[in-house]
This record gives sequence, C-alpha cells and structure tokens, in this order.
Amino acid sequence: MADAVVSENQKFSIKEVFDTFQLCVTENKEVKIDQYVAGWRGLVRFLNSLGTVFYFIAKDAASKIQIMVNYRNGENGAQYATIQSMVKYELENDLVDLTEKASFPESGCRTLLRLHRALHWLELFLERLRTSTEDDKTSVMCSESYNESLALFHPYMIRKASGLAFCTLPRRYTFFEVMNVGTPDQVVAMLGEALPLVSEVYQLTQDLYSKHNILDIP
Ligand SMILES: CCCCCCCC/C=C\CCCCCCCC(=O)N[C@@H](COP(=O)(O)O)[C@H](O)/C=C/CCCCCCCCCCCCC
Repeated sequence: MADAVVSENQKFSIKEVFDTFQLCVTENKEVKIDQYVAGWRGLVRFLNSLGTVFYFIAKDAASKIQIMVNYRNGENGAQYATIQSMVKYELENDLVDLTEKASFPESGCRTLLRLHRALHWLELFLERLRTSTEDDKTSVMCSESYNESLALFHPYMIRKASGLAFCTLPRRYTFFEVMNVGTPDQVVAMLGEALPLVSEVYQLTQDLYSKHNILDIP
C-alpha cells in the first residue's frame, strides 16, 4: 500500500500531490487506488493547513480515504488495485447497495463515488484559480465550484456549513503561498500542468461509473 505522498517532516508541496495523480493512470487507462488515495491524503493535508474551520470537511474525506485503505489492506485487497477491478468485483459479487442504503453502506464503489464527486469540485476550482486575477476572491471561486458540483449532492446544513468555511479562505496571494510552488506565475503554470492530470482521472472514473450506471449510489 502506498503511503501518504509526503511524510510529516517534509515541507509540503501541492505539486507533489498532483504528481501523484499522474501516477494513478495505468497504460491500460485504469485508475490505481493506492495512488488515488495518496493524492487525496495530500489534499487533505493541505486542507488541514488552512485552519480548523475545515476540520469537518477534512474528517469526512479522511474517513472515506481510510475505508478505501482498509479494502486495499484486507483479504480481497488485490480486487481493489484499480477502480476498474473494484467496480467489477463489487458488482459481480453484489456488494453494492444500488438503490437504497442497506447491507453495504460503505462499499468501495459508494465511498469512491463521494471522493470522485469531490474531484469534480477540485477540477472546477483549479480551473478558476488558474484563470483568476490578483483581485479575484478564493472564497468566491471555491463556492462557485462547489455549487456546480458537490453541493448538488449535499443537504442544506452541509451546504451552509461549507459556505461559511469558504468565507475564511485566505486571499489569492496567501493561498498561492501556502501551496509552496513559487511565484504566482509559477503557480499558474503548475495549475496548467496539474489540471489535465486531475481531469483524466476524473473522466476515466466518470466513464466507468456511467457505463455501469452507478453514478447515483445512495
Ligand atoms: C491548488 C488548489 C489546491 C486545493 C486543495 C484543496 C484541498 C481539498 C481537500 C479536500 C477536499 C474535501 C473533500 C471532501 C469530500 C466530501 C465527500 C462528500 O461529499 N461527503 C458527504 C457525503 O458523504 P456521505 O454522507 O454520503 O457518506 C458528506 O456528507 C460531507 C461532509 C463534509 C462536507 C464536505 C464539503 C466539501 C467541500 C469541498 C471543498 C473543500 C474546500 C477546500 C478549500 C480549498
């Protein structure tokens, strides 16, 4: 099992997180779960560095990451090597609640779908950040991206709490500094490189879930 992309005593760099997403995709265009999870761990670390107001979000993401890690470390771990092999295994063995929450509230397919929806938010947010100008507000970019993606699946209370948390995001310049990539121009260049990697992982997963009609697992 691949461990977190950065260890605690290394200086954090968001670029390394995105490099991990690049390692997700195999030659056969399958998405490796170890690397997918490692990428998410790095993102959650970044989120934690933004303040305790994001704790409830980081906690939910971390618990979903842990579910996936447990599958990888479990007796059927090999079946969870890629998202493709996981979907095949869980569907063939009736391990997914397809219409209502029942016997498998934490199936791999369901859990990964939640992270997958969050990856869509990330894709939209990165694109906004990349094309933003100095005066644009990260809180606005974040909530617009959220409203177009994750919010469609969240109840009122979560949407409200998320909106409040977004208001505390640092201004663009400080946000770029926390990313630890370099000058704003270097950040923008890095975002330009990172986006296609995230998009490819998102699209491969989206196509797979769509093909199996499992985009609405409750
Ligand atoms: C270069 C830019 C770097 C940006 C780095 C961003 C780092 C973001 C890290 C993590 C994103 C959070 C992922 C959250 C996963 C949420 C999964 C989800 O939808 N869970 C809900 C449904 O789960 P079930 O109940 O069905 O099991 C759950 O109810 C949600 C709970 C918490 C609220 C989730 C709000 C998500 C907001 C995402 C925006 C994060 C803001 C980041 C600010 C930069």
